[in-house]
Amino acid sequence: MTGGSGLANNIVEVRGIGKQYGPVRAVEAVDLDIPRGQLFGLIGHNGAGKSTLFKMMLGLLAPSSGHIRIDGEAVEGAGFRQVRRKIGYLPENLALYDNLTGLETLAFYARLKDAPQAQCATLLEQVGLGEAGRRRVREYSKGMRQRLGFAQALLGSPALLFLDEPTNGLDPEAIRGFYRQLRELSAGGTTIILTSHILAEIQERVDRLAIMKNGRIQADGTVQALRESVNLPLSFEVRMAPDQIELARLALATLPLAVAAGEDGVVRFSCEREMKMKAVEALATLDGRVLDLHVHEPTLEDVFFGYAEGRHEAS
Ligand SMILES: Nc1ncnc2c1ncn2[C@@H]1O[C@H](COP(=O)(O)OP(=O)(O)OP(=O)(O)O)[C@@H](O)[C@H]1O
Repeated sequence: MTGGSGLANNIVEVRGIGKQYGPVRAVEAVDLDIPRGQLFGLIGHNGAGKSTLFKMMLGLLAPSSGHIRIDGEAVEGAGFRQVRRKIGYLPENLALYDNLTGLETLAFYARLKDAPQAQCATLLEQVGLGEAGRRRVREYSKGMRQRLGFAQALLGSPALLFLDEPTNGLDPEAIRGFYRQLRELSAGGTTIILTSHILAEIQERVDRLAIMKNGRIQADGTVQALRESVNLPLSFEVRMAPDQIELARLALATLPLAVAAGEDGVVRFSCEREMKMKAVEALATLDGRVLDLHVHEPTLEDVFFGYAEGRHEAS
């Protein structure tokens, strides 16, 4: 692909994009630069605005405000037509004709996209539908439909892939295989943008994440950078004999912690990272009366909810 304005590294440039549906602000003031070859994950809960942003980047939906350039071409401009041919898209709900076989389905999309027919059988093999390609889509499971949709997105060997909830309906093994293929494509220079609300699934598998909430990008960076920027507290679970719970409270009373004790005999509190060793020392004074101790590190899920609760001031 060649950039119309000869620009550099970023294949996607989004500036101040917004979309209003009546009173609903689906997307608001989004800026995003995505370098070529990056595997980029867009995360958010239902209704966060991910699909709307996708559709605007694909030129399928006109923004209410802002500008988008893909490979240097404004999506609303005439030059985008050429660029569009090198984009693969797996929509959240791909329409499939039940009466066609998998192979016929791909052949149909290949004609629409002007992609080589010879690619169809190869792609079906690649997504694990080699045999099933001869069966009608009516007989396909949800996961098989999703694989077929992925094959459709790969027609024409696109330089840029948009995948909206691509692992929906895939089993864990299929998910592993799917990300392996994404890595290979990315290593070959394909830029991949995918959405998900399963944070645990994508956190170690993408180069970069953006977290979207209420139409805005709340955070953007590598998993490591996101964790570091939020500095979520550790959570402690201290199991005591039921009649010893007050002792634990007393031992921790000198520290500024909100301690809660459950009926299960477990004392729980969260603790800033810097205070971890002080908390451990306080518990050590209990002299063997602690039956069990767990310290939980924050996960990316916690990071996400940390943002959701406004712990982080979005830059
Ligand atoms: N055609 C439409 N008309 C009116 N409101 C819409 C339309 N499409 C989306 N919305 C609203 O815009 C907001 C963002 O929706 P969007 O589908 O982009 O979110 P999403 O992050 O993709 O969610 P999901 O994970 O559920 O797919 C929601 O409040 C939704 O109800």
